[in-house]
Amino acid sequence: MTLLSLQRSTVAKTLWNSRTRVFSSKSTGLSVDVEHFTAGWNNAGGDNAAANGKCSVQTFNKISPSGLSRFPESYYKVEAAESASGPANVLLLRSHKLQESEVDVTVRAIARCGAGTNNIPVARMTQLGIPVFNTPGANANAVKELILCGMLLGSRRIVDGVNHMKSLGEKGLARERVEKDKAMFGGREIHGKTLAVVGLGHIGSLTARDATALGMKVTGYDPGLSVMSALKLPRDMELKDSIASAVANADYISINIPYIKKSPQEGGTHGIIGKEVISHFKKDAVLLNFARGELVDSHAMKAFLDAGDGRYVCDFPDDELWNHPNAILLPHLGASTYEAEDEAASMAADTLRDYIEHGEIRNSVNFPTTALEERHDQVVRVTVVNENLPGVLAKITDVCAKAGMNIAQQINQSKGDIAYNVIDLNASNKPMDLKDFQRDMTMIEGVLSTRIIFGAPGVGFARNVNGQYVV
Ligand SMILES: NC(=O)C1=CN([C@@H]2O[C@H](COP(=O)(O)OP(=O)(O)OC[C@H]3O[C@@H](n4cnc5c(N)ncnc54)[C@H](O)[C@@H]3O)[C@@H](O)[C@H]2O)C=CC1
Ligand SMILES: O=C(O)C(=O)COP(=O)(O)O
Repeated sequence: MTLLSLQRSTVAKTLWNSRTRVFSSKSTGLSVDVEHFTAGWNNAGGDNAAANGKCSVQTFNKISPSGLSRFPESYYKVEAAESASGPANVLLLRSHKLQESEVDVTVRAIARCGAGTNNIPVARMTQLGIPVFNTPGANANAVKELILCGMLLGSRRIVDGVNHMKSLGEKGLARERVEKDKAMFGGREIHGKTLAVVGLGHIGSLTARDATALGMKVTGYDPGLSVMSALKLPRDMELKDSIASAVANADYISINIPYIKKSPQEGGTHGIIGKEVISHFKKDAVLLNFARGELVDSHAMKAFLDAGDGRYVCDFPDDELWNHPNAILLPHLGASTYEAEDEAASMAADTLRDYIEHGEIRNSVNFPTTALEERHDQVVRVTVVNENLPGVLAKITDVCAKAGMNIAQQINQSKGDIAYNVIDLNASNKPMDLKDFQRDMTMIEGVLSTRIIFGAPGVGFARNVNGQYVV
């Protein structure tokens, strides 16, 4: 049973008991008449849909307070999902593995404070018409610094040395043995060595640039290199046409690509660093994996570490390699700096507010980027999320025409299976009756949800749940 069918009974109970209210904009004197259009939040989920008449932002993981403070208390209530007082309207998370059952029918948007969204069921959220946002680049510097640290850890037996000093200290032998034992922990320098960077996005491009500054030669591979990333790359770096050719002859290899849960043959990245790619590694290569554990085939990596003098440095768990003498596994620390946590949470909050308050979409992994003109006081903005099917747009426009609505501007964008429309309606000074209009718009076959953006952030939301009007 899906989440929505599970929740339908709860929603149905509260579906029709909301009273029509008229929201008046103090600034314009306009009045807009829409059922559930009220700061009372009697919409999509019923009386408990939002605590104290505020947009309910619920968090998983510990999110930086400086990001959370971007939600004004007058309109938003921010609380931890596990102890929340009612259903959520917006979800904010880091690495929490989000389950579909945690996404209430009231949820309008989800933001990941970070880069990777493989912990979110994005394809399902797209089917439900829920945009998923991330924060591109917000934590890239933090990860890059840990990668540079990882190169040094993989070069100098620093971790083994620290552990050795602890054990000598416990025995009171540190002073006596410190000079003699250092021969056990010798290493090499990174200056003059070659680094291969697989994935030259926000993290990879910074890593390539700074490795060059440390005197390294850099090669790389990225079939989807963006112009913005290309501009950050060092001039003398060599771009290759495959992972295998990038890693051959490299002393250090950093992987900085997203995890996609399919094999590389099926277009995914699961186990992409497997036996074949590893067969091109130099015997003493250091693999730096600060992307995702599942990108590396643990068995193949173990065989590589067993056979030569290579190293594996990673910030994800690995059941095969955690105790290997040539592996250094850290907690998932890449993005755990004060700066990155603040930046990612702030970016996520701003992105969410722009969506909730203005209908704007940027940094979404499943919805089309939709940049909009500022909505002025005399405009009522209607947004429509629909399946990207032929004919739906015509029906949307038709509903506007039938309602006699004067359209000031209309934008239609699509991305994969989803389309997003923003329609600005010119409001006259007489009250606008948008109640039937929103119902007609929402119940078009293929439409998933609609919002009327006017007044308190997030109100005026309606959903088409398998042919049932949910407000
Ligand atoms: N350890 C940690 O704490 C963190 C880990 N990450 C991981 O790092 C990944 C990369 O992050 P960003 O650089 O910010 O993302 P990004 O989206 O800016 O860059 C990813 C790059 O990888 C490229 N790419 C995709 N598939 C590829 C393939 N098969 N071969 C070569 N290149 C490929 C893309 O074209 C893109 O340029 C994230 O998806 C996430 O999984 C990100 C932040 C923190
Ligand atoms: O941004 C990412 O993809 C990360 O892996 C960082 O995760 P975190 O925010 O530390 O849970």
